[in-house]
Amino acid sequence: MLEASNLECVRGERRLFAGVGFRLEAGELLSLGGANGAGKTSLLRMICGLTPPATGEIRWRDQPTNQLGAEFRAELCYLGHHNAIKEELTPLENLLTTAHLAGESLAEETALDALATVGLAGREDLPCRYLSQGQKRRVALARLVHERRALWVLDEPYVALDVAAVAMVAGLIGAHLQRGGLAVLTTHQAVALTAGTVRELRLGH
Ligand SMILES: Nc1ncnc2c1ncn2[C@@H]1O[C@H](COP(=O)(O)OP(=O)(O)OP(=O)(O)O)[C@@H](O)[C@H]1O
Repeated sequence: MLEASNLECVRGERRLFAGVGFRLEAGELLSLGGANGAGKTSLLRMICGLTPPATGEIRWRDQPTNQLGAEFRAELCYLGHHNAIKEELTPLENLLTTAHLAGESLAEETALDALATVGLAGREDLPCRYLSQGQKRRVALARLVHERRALWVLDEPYVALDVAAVAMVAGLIGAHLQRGGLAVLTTHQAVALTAGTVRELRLGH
């Protein structure tokens, strides 16, 4: 369903990787590893169509993603390394605003349920600047609770999370895979899922 072949990534003067390929089916997770600077975030950006590969091709449902454009983006959920939340807004306002900007309707009740699931019950109405780093990461991750797009691309989703929150996010990813979704993530730690198949790809040496 998601297939990459012979990908080459050049940033500035440097070639970060070449000859990278993988194939991912429904219910599978690709866990990207590698040293700092190996090109993991760059590869995620390539998958999302934000950075074109120097050579190679990425295909979604057997079609090149650069030809699919909006059709592909409609099936994609990208969660970047930065939380992309507004500090002056509350967790609830952040969720509602993000959904609104994406052209999606999100009921307040659904947003509150997502915040409770990620352990932020009681913090829904506090401006995000008063939250800890882990709590801010949880706000960003709350959108995964009700996310039903087929392909999740997650840049270091576990960063700043405590043990319980890592297990909670792994549970959300596992449920997504069980529904037939696909996921690609970068991480510096082992991924233990309750469901789905984990494939590993390590960039660099
Ligand atoms: N626009 C750019 N121009 C030049 N170099 C860049 C650009 N973007 C990224 N790089 C460089 O590419 C390399 C890989 O960056 P990338 O963020 O993909 O690595 P990473 O494997 O995700 O690292 P980390 O584990 O530290 O998050 C880094 O050395 C970075 O400085």
